[in-house]
Order: sequence, then C-alpha cells, then structure tokens
Amino acid sequence: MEENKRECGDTSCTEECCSGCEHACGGQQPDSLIEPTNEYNDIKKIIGVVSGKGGVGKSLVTSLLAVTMQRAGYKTAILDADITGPSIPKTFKLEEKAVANELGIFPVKTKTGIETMSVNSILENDTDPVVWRGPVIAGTVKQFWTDVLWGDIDYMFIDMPPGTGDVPLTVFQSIPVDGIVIVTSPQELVSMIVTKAVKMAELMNIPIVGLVENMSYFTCPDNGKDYQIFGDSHIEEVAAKHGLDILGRIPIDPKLAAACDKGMIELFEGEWLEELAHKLENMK
Ligand SMILES: Nc1ncnc2c1ncn2[C@@H]1O[C@H](COP(=O)(O)OP(=O)(O)OP(=O)(O)O)[C@@H](O)[C@H]1O
Repeated sequence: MEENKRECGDTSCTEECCSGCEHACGGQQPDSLIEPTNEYNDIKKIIGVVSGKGGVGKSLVTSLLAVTMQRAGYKTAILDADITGPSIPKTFKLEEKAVANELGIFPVKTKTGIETMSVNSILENDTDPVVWRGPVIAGTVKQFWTDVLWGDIDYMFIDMPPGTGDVPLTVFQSIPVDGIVIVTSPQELVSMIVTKAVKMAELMNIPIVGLVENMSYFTCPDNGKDYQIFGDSHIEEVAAKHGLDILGRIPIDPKLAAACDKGMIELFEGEWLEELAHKLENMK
C-alpha cells in the first residue's frame, strides 16, 4: 500500500512508514534529492532533451542544439543519459575513450570543443550491449553528473532515454535541470506521448522550454515544394492544449541522416533551432 511505504530515504530509520514517524526523519521527506556536481564544475544552465518515445530524433536535436549554442560562442556540453542506446559518440565521431584521475573523469571533447560524456566513451567496445539493471543504469547517469570534470559550462544538454521510466526520474531528481525541450514527430500518436512528457515535467516541477517537431516535412529537391510525409502535423493542437511554444521544425533531410552516420553533425547547415537557441539565451 502506497501509504505504508517509507519515503524519506533515511536508511537508518526502522519505521516502515513516514506518517507519524518520530525517528530521525521526523516524518519529513527531504527537501531535495539533488546531488552536488564535482567541486571543479560550474554549470550554468542544464537543459534536458526528452521524447515520449524512441526514434523521433531526440539525439539529433540534442546534437544540433549543442552545435548551435557552441557556434554562438557558448561553452557547451552533452551528457548522454541514453545508456542503453547511446548515439552521441557516433554522431560526433568520438573514438577517444574517457580517462580519469583521482579528481574525476575527463569528458571527451568534440572537434569544435563540445564536452561530452557517454557510456560508449567508457566501454571498451562500442558494440558491447549494456545489459544492466535499472538502478545500475541510473547510478551511471548520476556519476556522469557527480564525477565528471565538466569545468565551466554555459549550457549542458542531457540526451534523455526515451519514455518516462527509472532513468529520466533519476535525472530529474538528482540533477538540477533548468528546463526541458520536448521532441516530437508529426504522427497523431504523438499527442498522447507529448502529454505524458508534459505531465512528467509538471510532476517534477521542471519548466518546459518548448516543443521541437522533427521530421516535420520533406522539401523535394526537384520542385522545391514541401511535403508532409507523415500526414498533417498535430503539433499546433498539442502545443495549444498545453500552452507551449513550438520552437523549431526540422525537415526530413537525407543530408542530416548522412551527417549523423558519418559523425559530421558539427558541419550541419540549417537554422531550424535559432528560435529555441534565442529562448535559451534569454532564460533566467
Ligand atoms: N530530420 C531527420 N532527417 C533525416 N534523418 C533523421 C532525422 N531525424 C532523425 N534522423 C535519423 O533517424 C535516426 C534516429 O534518430 P535519433 O537517434 O536522433 O533518434 P532518438 O529519438 O534519439 O532515438 P532513440 O530514442 O532510440 O535514442 C538517426 O539515424 C538519425 O540520423
């Protein structure tokens, strides 16, 4: 029963339930489960990039956003919290592995200087599957926050695992995320999925910066016309329903897919995320 669960997290307490507890926790839940980052870090803004389901282009948007902010002159980082499906090292063609000393773990720098940490940067073999249980995965993400020597960072982007499970919950509880960007695609199903992501953000008390629709349209190279491959987009209705801003629409572009596959995302051309970048620059 929900009421009988001890929620205070105080492992020394012998009571089973917080209500009426007179022990160490005094029946109070802790104010915050936020973990301190490494003492050498100064990270100014942390943005989680989420999607309700896999494969909508969350990693692509995380990468484009980091490149956009780095190009604008900000010191940028990517924490790849997608432990079982890490894409960041491939998208940026990072072959170097992370090294550590007694102070912490050093992130891996991309060609343009974006600091990154991903499980593939610490696994010996990129193709080794991560067959770990939930708490171990969540613990690894937490360590990327507490043990990595990120240094001075203006914007950190967290590539979240898809869905609303254990790892997103750990990220939201233990890292002081300033806002989230929700990535969607045009299919109707998205409405329900976005609603789940919005509700999770509300539950965790994290502001939503806005929505980005990926695979929005395809521009035919022969006649220059835009086609909506997945049918009419529902993003306007979804945004209106939740009072959110649509801050970017990214087309289906074979050049983008090729850039990801070849690890050359830092060379992308396109200004799809300028509005979002502007909003991030003006975040309090
Ligand atoms: N707008 C686009 N145009 C062309 N290809 C795209 C586009 N968006 C994503 N892709 C391709 O689709 C694939 C999935 O994208 P991505 O890895 O960003 O999705 P994801 O939501 O992060 O997936 P997962 O949830 O599995 O981590 C990638 O190979 C990427 O190159």
